[in-house]
Amino acid sequence: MKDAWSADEVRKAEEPLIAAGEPLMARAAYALAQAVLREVAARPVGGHPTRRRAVRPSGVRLRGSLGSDGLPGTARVRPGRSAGTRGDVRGARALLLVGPGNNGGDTLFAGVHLARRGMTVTAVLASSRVHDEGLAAFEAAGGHVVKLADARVPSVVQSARMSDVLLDGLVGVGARGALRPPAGGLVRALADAREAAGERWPYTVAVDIPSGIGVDDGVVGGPVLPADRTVTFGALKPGLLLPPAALIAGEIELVDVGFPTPSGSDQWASAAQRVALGRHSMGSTDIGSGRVQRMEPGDVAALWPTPGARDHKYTRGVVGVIAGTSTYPGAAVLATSGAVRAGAGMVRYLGPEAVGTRVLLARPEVVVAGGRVQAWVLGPGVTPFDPEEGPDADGQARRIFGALAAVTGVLSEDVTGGKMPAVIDAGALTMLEHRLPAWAVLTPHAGELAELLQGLGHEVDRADVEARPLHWVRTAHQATGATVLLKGAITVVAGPGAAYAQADAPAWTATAGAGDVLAGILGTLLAGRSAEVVQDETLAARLAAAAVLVHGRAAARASAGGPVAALEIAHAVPAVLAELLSD
Ligand SMILES: NC(=O)C1=CN([C@@H]2O[C@H](COP(=O)(O)OP(=O)(O)OC[C@H]3O[C@@H](n4cnc5c(N)ncnc54)[C@H](OP(=O)(O)O)[C@@H]3O)[C@@H](O)[C@H]2O)[C@@H](O)CC1
Ligand SMILES: [K+]
Repeated sequence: MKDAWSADEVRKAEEPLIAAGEPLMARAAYALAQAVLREVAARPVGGHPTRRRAVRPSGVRLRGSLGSDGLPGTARVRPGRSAGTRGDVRGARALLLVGPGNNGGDTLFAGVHLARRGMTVTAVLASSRVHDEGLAAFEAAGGHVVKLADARVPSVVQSARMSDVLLDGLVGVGARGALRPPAGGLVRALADAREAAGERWPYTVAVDIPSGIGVDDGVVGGPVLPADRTVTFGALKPGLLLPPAALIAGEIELVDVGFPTPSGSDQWASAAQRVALGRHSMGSTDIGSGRVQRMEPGDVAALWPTPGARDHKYTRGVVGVIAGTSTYPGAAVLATSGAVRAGAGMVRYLGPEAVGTRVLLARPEVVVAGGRVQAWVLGPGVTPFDPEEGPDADGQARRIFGALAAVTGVLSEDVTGGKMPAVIDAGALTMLEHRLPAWAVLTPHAGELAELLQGLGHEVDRADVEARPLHWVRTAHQATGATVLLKGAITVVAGPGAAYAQADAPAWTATAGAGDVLAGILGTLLAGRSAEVVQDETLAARLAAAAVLVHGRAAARASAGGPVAALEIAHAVPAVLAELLSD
């Protein structure tokens, strides 16, 4: 499990270490410099070869020469080392963007290491305040210093273009809100230039976080320079796992600076503590706190209901699927296929006869008849419910309302056979009338979540959900009581306790029907651990994150770098599970 620490948690962890004289900044700066040196050394003449050849003038470059404004790269220069030399960083150029706090301090001390290795290093000080010791050491090592106040932004941008590596050390965990001027203006100009330059842009390293992202929520509320790599210190930060910030943080490198080992959910707190923390975080004034985690492949085996010798189909879990209509029969095939391929003891299908026939043609294992189930999958391919029109001709809305009554406990246990976990997807999301338990998992995409929240009185549209996914997922969890899984390039899950941000699937997975398969996979997980899911209110979110991971890896396997069809994701699930469960 990857475990992200909020800015406050990082501060609490570092306080005693700093008081004990631990050289945290020196460790951070050294590791940062090593990451930069590794990258520069791996490239001929530094930087991306295509970028270097295309951008650099072929004429004369005097090593370390500066333009009239004190910035390198704005004057005509010539290569400072022979082209094609790998491993040698001398003469390569680093431009450091340096903010007023310790994040800037890390960056300056890293610049010291780079300068000592023979790189030409220039620091652009974005604020009148600066880490004094860092600056003194940097200057003593031969680093060049330019104040943003004295330089024109276009000159800095030009200098950045001509550099091999760019370090973004403007703000770290001390950041509050979007970047303010003048740093904000500089970053906006650099981000624009980077977009225009495409591949021909220096390798960009974010120091601790890309400056300007929401450390704790991953919000990108203003200018942010996308990074190729983020070197982060002590612990991952939620903003490095969560969209949209995680999509522009590049590769994440976690540096151990001596914090107590960041640990997974099962170690860092007992289930009871997690629930308590979850309740706290769902309080009326603060829905922004609480852990953010990422499930990893090694976590799946402990969660998956792997059968033993004494198991039979009923003990392994029966999934009931109410999906598809005569207009959209494919969703029924996909959801049942997802459930079967994920290893359900049995899959029942309830729906119009014609759709049931198609399900049987695709998956003869499915039982097209009612009976007892251990978890429901409700709504894939079912049209939204319109109260004025009433239940649809296919009868799916009527069936879903009945199943939802079992999930929410509106009907007595005698009638329904007990409390029942469920996946509530697509059309079923428009049929919620009662507060739900955490063992009901809503699986909307951003547009569906916005509509659900509008129905609950929130002014929010799809773009808002995409801009602040963690906030809105937690809001929906709080408002409905259900565990909420927001599908996207990075899928966010929130229930009582921790939230999960899963980035397992290739971009090809954004294809019709992929969500129906996910619903089926999750249905199998919930059915396999049905009794536990209704006992432990944190379990549904963990199972949901595991289902997303398996689905994403199945999509990657089916895709093999190319397009992927939804049914092929389902077909790839057994091989993915065989791999994950044998580890
Ligand atoms: N944890 C660890 O293990 C280690 C942590 N270390 C490092 O320390 C970093 C944290 O340092 P930090 O606390 O000094 O804060 P930092 O992020 O530099 O920024 C604060 C400054 O930025 C300013 N500022 C704030 N918001 C702004 C905005 N929107 N736009 C513009 N400016 C803004 C703010 O100004 P103010 O708002 O106060 O006027 C203040 O001056 C951490 O990220 C890591 O890199 C390592 O050294 C050692 C190991
Ligand atoms: K930064």
